Amino acid sequence: MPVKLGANRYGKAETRLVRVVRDGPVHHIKDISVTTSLSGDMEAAHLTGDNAAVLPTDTQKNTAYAFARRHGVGQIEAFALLLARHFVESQPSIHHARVEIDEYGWRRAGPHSFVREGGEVRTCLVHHDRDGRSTVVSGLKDLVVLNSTGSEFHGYIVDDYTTLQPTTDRILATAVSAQWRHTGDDSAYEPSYEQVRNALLDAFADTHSLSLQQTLYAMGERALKSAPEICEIRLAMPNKHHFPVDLSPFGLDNDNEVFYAADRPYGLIEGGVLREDAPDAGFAWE
Ligand SMILES: O=c1[nH]c(=O)c2[nH]c(=O)[nH]c2[nH]1
Repeated sequence: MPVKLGANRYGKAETRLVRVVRDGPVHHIKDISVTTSLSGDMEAAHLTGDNAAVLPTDTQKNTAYAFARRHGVGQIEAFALLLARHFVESQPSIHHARVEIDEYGWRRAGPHSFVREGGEVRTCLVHHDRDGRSTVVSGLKDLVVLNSTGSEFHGYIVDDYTTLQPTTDRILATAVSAQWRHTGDDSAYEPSYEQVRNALLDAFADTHSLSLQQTLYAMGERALKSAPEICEIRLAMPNKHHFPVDLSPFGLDNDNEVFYAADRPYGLIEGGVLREDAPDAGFAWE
């Protein structure tokens, strides 16, 4: 039975890198995790073990460290583009580079002291190919938010297995994962990130929710309206259920004041919002 090599890529996952910038006694830090994936002329490597076309994953890791020293680490999207273009443009056997970076935030606590931000992780996903095409997706994950009212859920299908009671006042809580696609590859990524993050939070806070699906769409729509440089956003939001505890055995009422914060299972609501005229995404999300 004849077989052939299918889609493949290889690289170094989660290279942890901290870059310190020394501005006299005042230091600045950038804390990132870099994942590189390369693809190209890899038939021989898989079929015969000939590694002539393989840029080792160890070298990919070293390049991230060397580039951090040589170029600094500014906006993660720009650093990812720098790496992706380097791999494709310096190695004829590499036709495509995918670079993913997560950035962990630190808050200043002194000239050279920092406290790790407990909040969200900033992310990016960049592709570059040998035809010179680049795509940039920015994002965030683990942005945990909660509305203690302003959320209803009713009017859903009721079948033989439905036990859920309709509610006109519940807690709505989620950990937002969002990724948004830039139309071009030269956005002002830092202000763009702030703009989109604020839009997501504002829409979460001021949308009177009839479902997490409706809130998701409102957040995506607000993000697109706030940031003209992006054309598509994808959101994944777990419904972190909060169930009112039955306190009647103790002779107590519970008017939406005491909740059991369930861990799992959780609803998982996922969806995208895009401009009607968004250009084709190509390999941007791969
Ligand atoms: O906002 C919600 N959407 C659902 O689809 C759903 N399903 C469910 O049980 N609770 C909820 N809440």
